[in-house]
Amino acid sequence: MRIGQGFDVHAFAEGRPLIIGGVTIPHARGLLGHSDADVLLHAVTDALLGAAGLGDIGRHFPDTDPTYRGADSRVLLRAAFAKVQAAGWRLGNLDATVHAQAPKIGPHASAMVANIAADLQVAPEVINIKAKTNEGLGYLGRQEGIAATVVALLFAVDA
Ligand SMILES: Nc1ccn([C@@H]2O[C@H](COP(=O)(O)O)[C@@H](O)[C@H]2O)c(=O)n1
Ligand SMILES: C[C@@]1(CO)OP(=O)(O)OP(=O)(O)OC[C@H]1O
Repeated sequence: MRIGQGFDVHAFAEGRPLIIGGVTIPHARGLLGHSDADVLLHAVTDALLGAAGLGDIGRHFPDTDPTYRGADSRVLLRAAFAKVQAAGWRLGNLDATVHAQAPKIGPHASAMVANIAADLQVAPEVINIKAKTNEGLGYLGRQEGIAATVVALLFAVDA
């Protein structure tokens, strides 16, 4: 059994869609990134890679590689999880927090869970998504960006 943690943050930018957990959320601004900037899926990917001892998202999908410009982070998540599975691991559970002063994440959480569960080939009950404002404090509170933190537990397939 191994645990992994993931963290990511992306800055808000004008003229970008806001995509979190594979869900496009109506909002005045989106997140800036080389890919679609799905902050939650990037943290999920890092938690899984970390638990498996496979490094991080930037090692597998460098932001200097034009291949990943505008990439769908669900595609990256599935590719990363395939490597985790190939290394002999299966997902026990995954728990995430989206740190966003705005917008509200709660109304979209079940759709995010469904996307992540589908990509990781698990039941929705295996995935939990929470959200917190930053109580107006700091760069998150000033709505300069959105962050996500994730923990994931993996079990060896042959254990
Ligand atoms: N972006 C967010 C932030 C929070 N929520 C929900 O509101 C609850 C209270 O959040 P506080 O930061 O004020 O403690 C939180 O537990 C979430 O259910 C949300 O949906 N979206
Ligand atoms: C996903 C990648 C690759 O397109 O780019 P970004 O969208 O900038 O995301 P980040 O979380 O900074 O790091 C991983 C990158 O390699």
